[in-house]
Amino acid sequence: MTVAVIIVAAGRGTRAGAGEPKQWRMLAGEPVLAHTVRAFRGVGRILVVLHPEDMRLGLDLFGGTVTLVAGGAARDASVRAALGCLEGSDVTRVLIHDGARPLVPAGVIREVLAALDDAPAAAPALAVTDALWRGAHGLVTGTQDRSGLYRAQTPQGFRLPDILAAYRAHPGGAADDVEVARAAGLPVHITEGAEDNLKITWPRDFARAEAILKLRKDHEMDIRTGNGFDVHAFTEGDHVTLCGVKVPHTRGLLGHSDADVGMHALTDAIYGALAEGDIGRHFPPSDPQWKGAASRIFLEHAVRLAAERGYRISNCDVTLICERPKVGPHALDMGTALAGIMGIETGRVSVKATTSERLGFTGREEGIAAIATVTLIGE
Ligand SMILES: Nc1ccn([C@@H]2O[C@H](COP(=O)(O)OP(=O)(O)OP(=O)(O)O)[C@@H](O)[C@H]2O)c(=O)n1
Ligand SMILES: C[C@](O)(CO)[C@H](O)COP(=O)(O)O
Repeated sequence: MTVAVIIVAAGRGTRAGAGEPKQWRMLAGEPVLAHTVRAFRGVGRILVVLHPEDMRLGLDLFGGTVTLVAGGAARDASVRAALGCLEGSDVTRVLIHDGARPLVPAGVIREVLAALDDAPAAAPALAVTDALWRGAHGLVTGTQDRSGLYRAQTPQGFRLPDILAAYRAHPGGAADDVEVARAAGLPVHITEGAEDNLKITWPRDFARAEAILKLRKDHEMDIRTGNGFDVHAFTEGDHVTLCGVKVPHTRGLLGHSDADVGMHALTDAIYGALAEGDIGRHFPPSDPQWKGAASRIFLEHAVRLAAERGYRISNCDVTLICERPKVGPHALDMGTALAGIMGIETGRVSVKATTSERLGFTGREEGIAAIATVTLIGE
């Protein structure tokens, strides 16, 4: 299946107000048409139909990434010009879309294409939900049954030979491609349209489109994951500090700071998610000022760095690996301590432990290892 996308943008946008035609006006920092074309990248070969006077603008904006076609005096003439370029090609399906509908959601495009597996023509639409009136001179003159009425959208999709034949047989003057297809007797399947898929027609539509784009940006999630791993050897002592909690033990942990292996793994996980190296990069062991330091200083720094970059910690999971001391009885206190330092709810912090079945250095009780995973969310 080879798909072609025809984007018609040769109109003058007279209803959208004075100034340059609407498809060249800026929307969230880019011409309207740039948004429209982007929505179809990866769908198929793209043909953009432009007013003959706008060909230079098209070349500057798209270079050779799309085929530019000179349009006609009405929408249907512009579509005809592009269809003419596809005659004899290997294209099997064609989507015809208004350049003035820059916010078409991917799902709308997908549904139209999928419907063409079983139908010769398909197009998105929204059922009319408001009551309909007839009116004149500011007065309601009658009502109109809304049942079975739809608001037509684009892209309108067809099998290429069918729509070529339909346009050849049509006298001209159709409002859209569905009208041409129906005149040729093609059944047109209705797919679900979207309110976001508005056609910029009037000056107020720019503000609507900007608001939709802003909402989409607000909902874009930047999610980052990081992991950390640390090991500290046992030494002489009567306690270990794990995830901020002092746990009595027959040995201590050897380290430049307080050797809180769990908190170090967690701190490294945060640095990792930020692509900011590890604790050693921010607190070099060669620097005497960190000798015996409480590891919360490191964790606080990593959390602050995340906040400065616009991230909050969604959750973290720390696993301590040792035979002894037994972590279970302290795990809740450890979670509470970490949550307090990070300023998040305890339900977002997990601390658990495992043995290594007496295997390896942790099994021989030479030291404690810890791994941690963290998820950061951009705000
Ligand atoms: N001769 C034309 C007329 C329209 N179109 C395109 O068809 C789409 C839908 O048309 P419409 O919204 O009516 O655009 P305009 O004709 O530009 O607007 P107006 O009627 O307000 O002048 C637009 O992307 C428009 O650029 C086209 O390619 N060639
Ligand atoms: C094709 C179309 O977008 C379907 O809604 C519409 O018919 C073209 O725009 P116009 O405002 O009717 O000129």
